Amino acid sequence: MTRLLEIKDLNYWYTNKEDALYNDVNLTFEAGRLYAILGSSGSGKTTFLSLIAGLDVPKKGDVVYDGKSIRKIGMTQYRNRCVSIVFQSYNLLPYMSALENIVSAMEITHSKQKDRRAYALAMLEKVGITKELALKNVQHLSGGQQQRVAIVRAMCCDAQLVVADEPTGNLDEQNSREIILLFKRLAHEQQKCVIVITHEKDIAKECDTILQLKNKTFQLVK
Ligand SMILES: Nc1ncnc2c1ncn2[C@@H]1O[C@H](COP(=O)(O)OP(=O)(O)OP(=O)(O)O)[C@@H](O)[C@H]1O
Repeated sequence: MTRLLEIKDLNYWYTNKEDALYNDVNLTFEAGRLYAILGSSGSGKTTFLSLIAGLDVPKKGDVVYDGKSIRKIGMTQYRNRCVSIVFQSYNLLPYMSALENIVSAMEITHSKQKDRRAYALAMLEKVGITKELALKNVQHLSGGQQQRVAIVRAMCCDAQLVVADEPTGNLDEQNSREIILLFKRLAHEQQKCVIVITHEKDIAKECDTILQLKNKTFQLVK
């Protein structure tokens, strides 16, 4: 397995808070694996995600991607080329179709796919979004369908790291299960490193590795 992301001596605290959120955290995430991060509310899961996604910088320590500090890669370059984020609220552009949402993300991130439209349509079809649905304004799709579109957007971009913050938080049980299985395929079939933040134990069980954020550190549960 390829070591893709390394967290080295990570420390983080909000300047208006007395307590640090994490103390000297060291973790390794590999390509081709699906990870769950569990933790109680306020334990710092979303903050951790923003640090590994390059949306914020550690107070001490480093985030290393493919052997290189993300500060050295350049935060903008890292966010554009190396990482895709899937949000609980999907974050699709509301005035566009599913297809346009995906193709424009592929353009912004300089996807290597030659025929981006055909590739996006084929990937959408794989997750049950027909061409007819793909051409509709995304606001006309159900929550489960919108989350599939958001995941296909991550699949179609070349970034090898995919991070998701409570991606099933707005979905029913059946849709949640289908979405986590999609993430599994993304990790196993496309060799991506997928890190999912969730508070749902049933969702976490589907993952290859479970890390629990507790007492300012990450414990290996599975
Ligand atoms: N911008 C901020 N400024 C100051 N404190 C913050 C900020 N964002 C979050 N916090 C605090 O940091 C702690 C961790 O927040 P975070 O959102 O990372 O936790 P979480 O585990 O994702 O919680 P939840 O499961 O409820 O979303 C909380 O105590 C929160 O109030």
